[in-house]
Amino acid sequence: MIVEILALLLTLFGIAYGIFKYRITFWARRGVQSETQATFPFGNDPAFHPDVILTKRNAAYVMDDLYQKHKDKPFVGIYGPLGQPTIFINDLELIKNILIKDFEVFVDRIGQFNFFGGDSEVFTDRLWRQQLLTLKGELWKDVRSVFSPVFTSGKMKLMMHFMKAISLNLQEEMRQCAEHFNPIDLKGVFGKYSMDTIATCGFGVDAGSFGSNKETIFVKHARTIFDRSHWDNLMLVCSIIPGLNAFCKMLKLPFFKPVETKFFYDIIIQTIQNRVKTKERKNDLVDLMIDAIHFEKTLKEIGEIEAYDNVIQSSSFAHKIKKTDFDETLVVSNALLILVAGYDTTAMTMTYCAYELAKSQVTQDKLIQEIDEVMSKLAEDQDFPDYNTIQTMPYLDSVLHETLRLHCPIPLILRNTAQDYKIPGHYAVIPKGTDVSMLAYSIMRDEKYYDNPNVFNPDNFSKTSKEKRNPFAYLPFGHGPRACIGMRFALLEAKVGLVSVLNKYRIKACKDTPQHPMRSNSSFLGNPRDKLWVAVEAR
Ligand code: HEM
Repeated sequence: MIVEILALLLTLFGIAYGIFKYRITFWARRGVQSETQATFPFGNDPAFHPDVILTKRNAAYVMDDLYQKHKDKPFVGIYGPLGQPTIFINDLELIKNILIKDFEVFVDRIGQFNFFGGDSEVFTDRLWRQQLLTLKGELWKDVRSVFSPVFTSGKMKLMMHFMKAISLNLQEEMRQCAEHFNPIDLKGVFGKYSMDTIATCGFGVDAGSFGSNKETIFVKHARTIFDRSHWDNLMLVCSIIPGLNAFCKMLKLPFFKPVETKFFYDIIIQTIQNRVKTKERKNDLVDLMIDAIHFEKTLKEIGEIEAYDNVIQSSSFAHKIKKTDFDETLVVSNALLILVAGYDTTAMTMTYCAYELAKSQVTQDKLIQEIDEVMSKLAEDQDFPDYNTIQTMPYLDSVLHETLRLHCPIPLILRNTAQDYKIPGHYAVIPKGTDVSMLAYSIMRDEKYYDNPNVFNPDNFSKTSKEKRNPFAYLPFGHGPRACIGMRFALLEAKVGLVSVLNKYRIKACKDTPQHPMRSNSSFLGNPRDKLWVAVEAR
């Protein structure tokens, strides 16, 4: 019997291996140059490289190895787990076509494989499937057009007074460090600022990050939602391997961060309930999103929302929500996304920006000079530049964009083909349903587009430099109709925070400031691996 089982297993393995070997000829059969070294069953997609799965290296570095090998080709075929074909696009004109000109073919960001919880029916996974990052086709278009007005510059003006108020806490933290000659951990302090800003602007919630040395539970959950533990990686692999996927679904195992998701779900739903009950209006993102979808119609079912909450993990819930109008789920899911998408990305941008300023006093002097000029021209009743003034500080803008170029939080831009796509000027066709990746991290460090690409140089974003360069060589927020919806919010938040700090303090390198910060091994994003310590001095 054992011999028969072994023979069966060996035969199955042989068949799977044979299919894999055949699948990884997919691109060659279509006349597309490809990366041929592929490990069974993982393929050669850097996102599934053993070093990434085992959290030994940040995904951006593994992707960059592949980019360096193939950067002279306009595009290169690669293979995901089980030989799933994917294509990397290096040519900037082709990137422009994909993100803008031929957008209708590339509306979707992901195909079958959903890195937020796969196709599990567990409530927290279902919640993640309703948000902009992973929504598809017409539903994505509807949701995006409903929520876009929430992020116009007019609405951002409304947000600025929240940001200013929170930046006073940031200043206070800097003051204490300066007074006691304590070095400061940049991600720690800007993480607090970013968390309180997004929690207040987003949901009128005080995350309480400042004023305590202990991390609040709110901050802890927001921080860990994008950290990938070995367990998370195991679940990621399970979500895409058919047999394992079915087994996990049978056990109702959640695929993506159930504890954190439930925590934020509770907060958001309570905020909404509270707004309805008290009729309070704060003009924050929740109010604007509620306005956007005319939420009133589902609010009368608020009693039902409370009931959902109590049965959140039970199977009856999954059945119940199907019968319900999806409106409130859309708001909660997207509010949840805004909270997590807005927190870490902006915090790490400010962190790296302050780090680079600490290392380059010349750059900091120039920025301080611009800030001083603006402050000296304020009207008598003003203590801070207004929205329009902040938007017209060219050097501040360049410093931030250079930070995003060198330390881009999200290393790649993803799309998936809705139909076969013939590559313009080439006979190759990218078949329907193929993942298409653009390696933002590597493109923005390519010497073809930036001189001395590994050196921090805000002049890369002077008017003349920008005019000379192809705009698609700059991709921290993506481009086109599916680019980052929160870009204006993130840039404004970072500008307000930096002006507030540098108006009073100077940041300097200290003995613990690392020379070459590395991206974290356990995050898919660009979080620094080690703490970035700097010294703070009153000006
Ligand atoms: C420095 C900070 C940030 C960076 C670098 C960043 C970067 C990105 C990138 C690269 C994308 C994918 C774009 C594409 O596929 O073309 C994206 C999408 C998105 N971002 Fe951001 N982001 C930041 C801050 C924010 C903030 C503050 C919010 C919300 C307030 C936000 C909300 C979103 C949403 C909802 C999407 C999905 C858009 C869609 O698919 O329609 N992001 N972001």
